[in-house]
Amino acid sequence: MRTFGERLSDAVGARGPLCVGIDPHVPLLAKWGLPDSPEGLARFTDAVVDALAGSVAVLKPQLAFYERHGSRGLAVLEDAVPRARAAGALVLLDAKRGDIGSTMDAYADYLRPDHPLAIDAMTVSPFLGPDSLQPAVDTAREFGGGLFVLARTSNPDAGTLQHAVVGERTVAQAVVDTVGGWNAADGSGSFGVVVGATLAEMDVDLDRLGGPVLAPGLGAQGGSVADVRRLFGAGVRVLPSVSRDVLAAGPDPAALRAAADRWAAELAG
Ligand SMILES: O=C(O)c1cc(=O)[nH]c(=O)n1[C@@H]1O[C@H](COP(=O)(O)O)[C@@H](O)[C@H]1O
Repeated sequence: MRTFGERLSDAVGARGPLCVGIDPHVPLLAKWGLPDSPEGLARFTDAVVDALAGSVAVLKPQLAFYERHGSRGLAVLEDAVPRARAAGALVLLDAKRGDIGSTMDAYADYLRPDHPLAIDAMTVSPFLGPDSLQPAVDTAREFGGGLFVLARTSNPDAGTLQHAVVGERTVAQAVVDTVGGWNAADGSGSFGVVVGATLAEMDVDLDRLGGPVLAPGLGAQGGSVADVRRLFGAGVRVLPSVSRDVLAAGPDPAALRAAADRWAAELAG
């Protein structure tokens, strides 16, 4: 079995590091001429998958926009995720789950191949304590999945909690160090952190992470490729992530591809 870290390396090597988020906001549905309904959601999602799953390394559906349509919204994802993976994209479910360990074990089932969604990796929240995430780490190891743990997020007031000092480290650094420990233990590089591309300055040390960094915030939140370069050193595997800025180019598939290609080309340049 190949680990998520290995599969991510291959995907980034072949396709570049760009991650495109699938965030079907109501204003975007309207801009695309689609209704705010499960049908509209399906047409939006299918269009993004058809346009981009054959070319970008990672697609990141935002679960919130599917859950708001209940079971019919989840059915849209259950249909789209296998097609995205079959076209060669890794699917990172943006779920931001976190709970006591015994419940976390159930959330981690998203990573099992027999789950109706069966994704490659998911975002998780560490704020119940590092040990609470251990069941998800175990499931990821068992099935070759990946986790991205919120460490230093892109929202403006993220530092309010993430800069709090515990012992001699910030909370954000404690998260990064915990995830680095998981990677050091198995060498898989399957465990990543989330660090926004919007930070004024890099205030966590990623040197011993040993895994990928998801860097959301490009475009709509003001982050740029220059910010990605400024914040992250060459030794870090960064997945710059953009949602609305690419999605706003739809529904024309060629325009969606062109928007993603522009970011990919700028990142490669
Ligand atoms: O985990 C995430 O992906 C995430 C973490 C973070 O710190 N900031 C952040 O914006 N995100 C997600 O990334 C996406 C950003 O969307 P855009 O601002 O439209 O590019 C949303 O789905 C957010 O929930």
